[in-house]
Amino acid sequence: MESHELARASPRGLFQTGVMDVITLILSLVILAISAHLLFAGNYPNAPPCIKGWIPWFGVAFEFGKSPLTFISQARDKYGPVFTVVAAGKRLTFVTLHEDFRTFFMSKDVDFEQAVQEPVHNTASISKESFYKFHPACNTLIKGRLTPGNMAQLTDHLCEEFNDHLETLGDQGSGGLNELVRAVMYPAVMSNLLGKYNSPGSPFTMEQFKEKFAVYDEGFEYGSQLPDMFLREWASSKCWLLSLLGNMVVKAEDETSSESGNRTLLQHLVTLITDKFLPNYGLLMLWASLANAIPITFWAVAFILSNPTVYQTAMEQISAALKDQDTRKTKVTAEELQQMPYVKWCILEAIRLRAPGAITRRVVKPLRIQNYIIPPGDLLMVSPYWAHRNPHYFPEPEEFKPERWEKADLVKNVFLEGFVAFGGGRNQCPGRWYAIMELHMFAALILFKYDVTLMDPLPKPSNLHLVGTQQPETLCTVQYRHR
Ligand code: HEM
Repeated sequence: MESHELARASPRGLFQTGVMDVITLILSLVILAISAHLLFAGNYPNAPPCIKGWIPWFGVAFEFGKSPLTFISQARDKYGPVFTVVAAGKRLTFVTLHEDFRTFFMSKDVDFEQAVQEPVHNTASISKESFYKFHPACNTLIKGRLTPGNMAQLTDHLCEEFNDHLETLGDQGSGGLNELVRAVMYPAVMSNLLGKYNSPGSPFTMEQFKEKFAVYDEGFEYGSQLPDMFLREWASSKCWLLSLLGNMVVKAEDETSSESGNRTLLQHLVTLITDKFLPNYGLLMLWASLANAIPITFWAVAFILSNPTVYQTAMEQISAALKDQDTRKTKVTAEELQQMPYVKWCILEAIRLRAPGAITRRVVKPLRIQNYIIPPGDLLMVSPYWAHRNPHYFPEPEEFKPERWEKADLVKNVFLEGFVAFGGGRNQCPGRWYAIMELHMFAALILFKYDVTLMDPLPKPSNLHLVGTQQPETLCTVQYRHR
């Protein structure tokens, strides 16, 4: 546990052997890029204020990388609502006003695939051709499988999985809450979405899987920017996961004859992707389904436990809905989840407070925002984390206030105005209904089955990462006893 927490707190540890190589590469790229930099955006006099530091190409990469979330907020205060940050050869143009989010999500002059293709290549080794060929159909498939109406098909199996893995905690014990969440959710979600028989079977393999996936997830942001040769431990975890997914694909191919409604997402992908990168898409899917959901589950449970009034209200609803059920094999159905709206508000409030640091699109044609023209090639950025701290939409934004969700029409699947944790437009997170359902179920189950107590103060969120949701900065121990 502690080693994982420390690795989070010190991502530079990932570079270990490659520091000199990185410096040499950077210096060569700096020289090569100076002329390109001079031309870069030169034809757009109405471009937004640009923070580019004094080193061409490299820009303010160090200051930005040290604490991207703090940098964004300070830059907004100093330069106004639209500004460009030059970092390691990239121009990141941030839009911070809600009135401009529609343009970000809906404009035909920005593109999701062009923004993520290179990171996808670095993190999942999928070729450019394959990505442009299969990504749209992949997105449509996942969206179609994970609609709110299809959730009931997944809840029974997920509930069984959660029960089984929660029972492995034993009658009582203590440990890091983050590690506990991972131990239960990694295997349960993997089995639920990608297939039971495809999950690593033996406890040894599952331990290895957890270890490899944690390294892969922790290094994902650096891995998305740098070639594998600079991140050796991370790259070897990626290879291990790809070979695991390769085996899972073989099994999924054998089982695709099962009825369409019962097929896992992996079995659906098998019928869609016809090139050699099929396991690589499986890895991307696995990462997308775990990377944001796991830390937010941690935060949701930690927020509930750290606030006695919230805990009491949540427990009253959970006890009323599950009544005198067996705490060893508790069955939570979609209907029972509906009887616990307050717990769902807690989940949405945790997602609001720990929303992804940034989401991105590539500008493909000159784009007007406020009085500026954003040049093609820029990466357009929105920070859901900061958007959710706008007091106009979320009064007392830093407070954990589940009641604010009472105003949202959740029966019609409408979120609160200003809530952008799942992005928007054509590429809005296709796993959002699944994410809300799994977090809701996990919180209800763990609190019903176990008496859990926080032994440490609620940690601060780490501000080291821009991609995805925030990790806890310090260890957060819990004690638990089976009810
Ligand atoms: C609380 C948990 C989650 C959060 C906060 C979250 C957030 C996001 C965001 C912000 C995006 C990018 C949207 C955009 O750029 O407009 C995204 C994409 C995606 N998410 Fe999620 N997500 C979560 C859970 C999940 C889960 C559980 C799954 C799978 C079951 C999933 C699958 C995906 C996929 C496949 C994409 C890529 C979509 C594409 O390629 O077009 N996510 N997510």
